Amino acid sequence: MKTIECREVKKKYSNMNALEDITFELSDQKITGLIGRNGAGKTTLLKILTGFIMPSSGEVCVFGRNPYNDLLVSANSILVDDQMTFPDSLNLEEILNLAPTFYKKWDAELAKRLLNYFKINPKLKYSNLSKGASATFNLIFGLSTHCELTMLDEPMNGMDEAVRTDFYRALLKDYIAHPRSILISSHHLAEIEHLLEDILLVHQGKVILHQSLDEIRDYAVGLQWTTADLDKWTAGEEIYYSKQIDSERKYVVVKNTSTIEKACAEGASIQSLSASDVCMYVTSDTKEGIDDVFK
Ligand SMILES: Nc1ncnc2c1ncn2[C@@H]1O[C@H](COP(=O)(O)OP(=O)(O)OP(=O)(O)O)[C@@H](O)[C@H]1O
Repeated sequence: MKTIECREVKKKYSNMNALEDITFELSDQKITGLIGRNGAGKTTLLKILTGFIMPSSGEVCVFGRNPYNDLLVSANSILVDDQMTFPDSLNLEEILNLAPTFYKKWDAELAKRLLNYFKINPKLKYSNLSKGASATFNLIFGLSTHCELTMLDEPMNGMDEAVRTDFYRALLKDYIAHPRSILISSHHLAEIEHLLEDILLVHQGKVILHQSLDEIRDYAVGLQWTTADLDKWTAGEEIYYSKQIDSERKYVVVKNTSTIEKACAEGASIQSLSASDVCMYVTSDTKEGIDDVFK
């Protein structure tokens, strides 16, 4: 059974389309990066998968079921984000003690150790935590559920760099010990690249790439050559970024095709890109980036 199946999912908020066409499947236990620019639709998609909101149209199945208000999906999936709420009548320790009544794979030992490591006082109320501490608690809670589908929406927001680094390591170690499907949205792709096996790249409400990290890295390349040669070889190719270096030479980021391989064999100098760079260029709406503004 597939963990997630989305077919032509759309979500309309009054008169704007937050999701235009989301079609993808997730079946293996992997850590997948949900990547996209601001407003691409990542949070909307995660809320639909969690069953918090309904799509306007299309088909969504999580563990083979419609996730909207579904108890089985809720018990086996979790969304960690900055909108998590916990009852203020309980302190953190009491919240953690109650968790296994709902989450059958709850790892009480992990929750206790992480709380202790990050020096969060278990007697505090959730509403009294600082921004960074509440983000840390959210992630401790999310990891400790060991839910078969664990979704993290910008989970490191508000955490300082040292805590983020620790959490990346904790996430990886816990995933290796307890493999499951983890979908993580982040603006810091370069920072999480080492954790990911696959990337789901969303742009303007559509899935534009769903590939392994290596395939994403190979998807586009940077080329530097004389302007005349580059223009000749890249005519008809998909160019994501273009910059004139001097009067004779140019740099472009272009989709990696057999023509581009031939151009390299003819003398173009090639630069491989990180997955983070590829995602940035492929989702850019301007050819020269911020330089377009200052022309
Ligand atoms: N409740 C809502 N009502 C109206 N429009 C909304 C609502 N929630 C989201 N949107 C719009 O839907 C689009 C997608 O938003 P969403 O929050 O899903 O994007 P995102 O990729 O998570 O963005 P970011 O990276 O900035 O968090 C945006 O244009 C946003 O303004």
